[in-house]
Amino acid sequence: MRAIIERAQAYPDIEIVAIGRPKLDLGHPETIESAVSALEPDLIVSAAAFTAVDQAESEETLATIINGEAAGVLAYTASRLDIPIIHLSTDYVFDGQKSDAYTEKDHVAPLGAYGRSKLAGERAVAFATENHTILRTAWVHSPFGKNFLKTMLRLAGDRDTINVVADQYGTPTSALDIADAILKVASNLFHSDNDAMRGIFHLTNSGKASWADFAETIFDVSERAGGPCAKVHRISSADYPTPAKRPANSVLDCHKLAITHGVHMQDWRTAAECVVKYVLNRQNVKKECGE
Ligand SMILES: NC(=O)C1=CN([C@@H]2O[C@H](COP(=O)(O)OP(=O)(O)OC[C@H]3O[C@@H](n4cnc5c(N)ncnc54)[C@H](OP(=O)(O)O)[C@@H]3O)[C@@H](O)[C@H]2O)C=CC1
Ligand SMILES: Cc1cn([C@H]2C[C@H](O)[C@@H](COP(=O)(O)OP(=O)(O)O[C@H]3O[C@@H](C)C(=O)[C@@H](O)[C@H]3O)O2)c(=O)[nH]c1=O
Repeated sequence: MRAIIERAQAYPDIEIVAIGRPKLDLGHPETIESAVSALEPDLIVSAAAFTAVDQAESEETLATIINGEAAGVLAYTASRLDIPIIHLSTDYVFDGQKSDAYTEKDHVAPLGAYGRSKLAGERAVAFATENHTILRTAWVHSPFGKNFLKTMLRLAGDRDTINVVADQYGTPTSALDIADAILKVASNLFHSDNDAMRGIFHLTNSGKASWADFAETIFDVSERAGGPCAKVHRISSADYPTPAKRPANSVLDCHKLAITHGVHMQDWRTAAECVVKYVLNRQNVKKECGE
């Protein structure tokens, strides 16, 4: 959300109204319709979620209310207001068994509670309104909030070596690039009734990495910029037990989004470099990661 607000500054004709806790608690879906309708939006971006992947294993009921039921009520609200909804989903709807990149047509089979709850959300959104665009993204990093990139920089502050799994593949994706894509898709939905612009789309930076590759890139950039760095000890998932199982491969094929919405995403390393520099330098985001 912070990234969308940051990027929307380039669109003076767009007014973003962010609504979340405490005004709107998705854990109480019955409060959503009136709270959102009162804002009289022209489009809804549904980005809030229960994102604690491991915690979701022990709190699946709450995760399913927030990521599943509440997503459906938001979409139902959009339908009642006769406006489009853009809903964010995840690569963790896949089981990771495919060797190539996943397309939107591939079979979904989440490995854990978070993925199941997000899949429930996708289905609830599609059931509530045809006027939806679901954007499945992955491995999000950002100058804002908590994420893997910032965790690595923090851990490097007091460790020489960090163990990082090297057998899970995906695509690190900048929240700033996601925000730009959302703004472009929103503009397309405003200006076209084309059914092809609705449905499910994959949205990540381009390329492929393991979490260990991602960590090494973060430290390469950080070291060159005079920031913290650590040696990455590449380990297997078996050596990093977590409550939730993650997919071994969740690289997403983003051609459909490029062809239909004209969204072309940059390479993940370039995107990660600008976010690391932004985090280290605390400079104006436009200077490091300008549009
Ligand atoms: N992070 C990632 O790697 C990925 C994320 N996604 C999806 O992208 C979207 C954005 O994720 P991201 O920005 O990383 O998530 P964050 O965890 O950074 O932020 C989640 C947001 O949801 C809000 N939220 C959580 N619970 C509630 C609730 N009960 N009521 C109202 N608001 C709530 C949080 O509010 P508060 O500040 O009050 O806690 C926070 O603003 C989500 O739909 C997520 O599933 C998809 C793929 C990868
Ligand atoms: C912190 C850390 C994690 N890891 C591993 C654990 C895990 O397999 C992988 C990523 O760990 P994290 O817990 O940071 O990331 P995780 O919560 O799995 O990230 C996911 O979040 C949700 C919201 C999504 O939708 C996904 O696309 C994905 O981004 O890295 C290490 O190997 N070493 C470490 O020091």
